[in-house]
Order: sequence, then C-alpha cells, then structure tokens
Amino acid sequence: MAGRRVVVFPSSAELGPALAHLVTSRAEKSIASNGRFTLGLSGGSLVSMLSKELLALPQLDCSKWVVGFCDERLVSFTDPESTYGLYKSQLFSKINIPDSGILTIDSSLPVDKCAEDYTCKLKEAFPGDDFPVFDLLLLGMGPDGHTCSLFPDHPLLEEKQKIVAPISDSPKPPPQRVTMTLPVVNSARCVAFVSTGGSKAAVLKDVLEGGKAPAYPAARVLPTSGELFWLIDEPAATALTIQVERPGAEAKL
Ligand SMILES: O=C(O)[C@H](O)[C@@H](O)[C@H](O)[C@H](O)COP(=O)(O)O
Repeated sequence: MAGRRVVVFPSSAELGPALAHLVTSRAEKSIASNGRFTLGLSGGSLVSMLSKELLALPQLDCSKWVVGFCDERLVSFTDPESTYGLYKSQLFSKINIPDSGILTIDSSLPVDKCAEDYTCKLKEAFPGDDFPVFDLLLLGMGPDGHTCSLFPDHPLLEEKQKIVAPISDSPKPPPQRVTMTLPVVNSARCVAFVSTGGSKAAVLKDVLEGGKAPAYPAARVLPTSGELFWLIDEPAATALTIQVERPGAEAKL
C-alpha cells in the first residue's frame, strides 16, 4: 500500500470540495498517462455530495471517463433505490460522459447472471488484467462497517477469484445486489472512503485503529500498491486517537 491518509474536515461542506479535487486531479493524471480515467462509484450520501461538488466546478470534461459501480442494488433503474438511477438523474445527465463510458448492470437478469454479465463488462473494459485496476474507487462505509455490498461475517469477504459477486441475502435492503470483490477493490490505484456523521464514530475507531476481530469489511480495504484515503468529518472522527490530517477546505489531495 502506498500509505493510508486519514483526513478530517470540520463538516461535509468542507469535505466536498476536497473530494472533487481528488477526483479531478486523479482524472487529469490518468488521462495524461493512459488516455482515460476509470472511476468506481458507490451509493449512499456519496451520490449527492459528489454530484453537487462536481457540478459546481467551473470546468469539467468527462469525455474520457469510464465509470463503474463498486456495488449495485438489483432493482430497476427507475426504482428510487437504484444507485445508477440516482447518479443518472443527479450527475450523468448533466455532464459530458459518453453512454459507452458508463458500465451498468443489467437489472433485468437474475442476480447470479447479473453478476456474470457485469463481470464480462468489466473484463471488456479492462482487457488483460486479472482484476480490473481502477484509477479511483470511491467507497462509503455503513454503521455496521460494511463497504460495497461486503457485509460483516459474510462469506463473500473470502472471495478470491471472482471480479463481481452476487449477493441475495444482504442484511441491508434490498437483499439482492452485485458487488465488486475485495481483490478488485484492493487492486485499485487509489481508494477513497467518504464517511461522515457521528453514527460512524465508534466503528471508524475500530476500522482505523484495529480494535475488532474479525476486522470489519471496511478495514479489509488495503490496496496492494495503491493509495488509501479516509475522508471524514469531525463528528465521525470524535473517537479517534491516531494521528490525522486536518488540512481545511483548501485541501489538495
Ligand atoms: O448500497 C447501499 O446500501 C449503500 O450504498 C451503502 O452501502 C452506503 O454506501 C453506505 O451505507 C454508506 O452510506 P452513507 O455514506 O450514506 O453513510
């Protein structure tokens, strides 16, 4: 791992611009070296924060972006629970990302087939890689320590072969989902968690300070050679005793 950075902001209002800067700086770097920027998105509060911050930028060229989903709920795209549906209405419809640059699940398929279909789409987008190497993955963490659709004590945490796995017994509804596996997450060039709010404080302490065995799913995100960021706000950081960075809203990560 290229080193973990825990960066604390007074509130999500200050965190947002730093997140936008992280995305655009990694995009610039990736496009300069590889001609494209591959980004994995998650749901939850990230959808509105990221959309708002990217749309507030004076300039944003997404014509060379390839966007996938770290996990997705198996519901129709018009369902309010669809992560793709939310990004489509809040972000994709307002930026110049080509449709071919958005890798979506086929929500009409049964969950096992859906995971296979999404695996094929990722393999096509990342030819030659055993596991896709995304330039940046943006992750959230639930109050139970889950990330993607990788939940505590679930056998999927031990998956070593698959790129995308189906899950039919998600403890958080909806029960059927597909998720990137830990080998994919840990292959990324950069992974950034965005976690805010006091409800995360206790679990965040265990995740970042190693206080629980077995480790929470989020604690198992340790990129092999990529960067790892935890972007959090003061309420989420209240229980931490480790050293953190407090750069303020002007942070250039
Ligand atoms: O699919 C889901 O159920 C959500 O996407 C979920 O996994 C979310 O990412 C985390 O619970 C963090 O959410 P918050 O950032 O809103 O706390």
